[in-house]
Amino acid sequence: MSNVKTFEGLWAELSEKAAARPEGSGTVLLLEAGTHAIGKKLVEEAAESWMAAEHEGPERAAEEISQLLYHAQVLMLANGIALHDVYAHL
Ligand SMILES: N=c1c2ncn([C@@H]3O[C@H](COP(=O)(O)OP(=O)(O)OP(=O)(O)O)[C@@H](O)[C@H]3O)c2ncn1[C@@H]1O[C@H](COP(=O)(O)O)[C@@H](O)[C@H]1O
Repeated sequence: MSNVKTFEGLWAELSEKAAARPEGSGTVLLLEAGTHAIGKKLVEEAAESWMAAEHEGPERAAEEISQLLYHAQVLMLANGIALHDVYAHL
């Protein structure tokens, strides 16, 4: 299961994309769209996570939650928030 992505692994990958800005990266496009656009996606994925958990079962909920976590990380990157800034509040 070495190719299973983790929260920290995704963070490292997205940090690299944010720095290198490769063409064809959806993350780069989202960062360029800015905090307002990222925030709307975050809220959308939160709602979809809730609906999936309530009506569609744990597998669909897990899929939506992965997208929620992805968008939370992009919002952090767009605003200069590091993992340790968040972990300090856990
Ligand atoms: N984990 C994710 C991830 N989760 C969600 N998303 C984005 O969030 C969207 C999900 O939104 P929706 O549920 O609304 O689905 P959709 O209707 O198809 O999307 P939209 O039409 O709203 O864009 C997906 O289409 C992706 O654009 C993600 N995009 C990228 N990643 C990972 O991030 C890394 C970097 O990706 P790139 O920046 O694209 O190279 C890679 O490891 C990817 O696997």
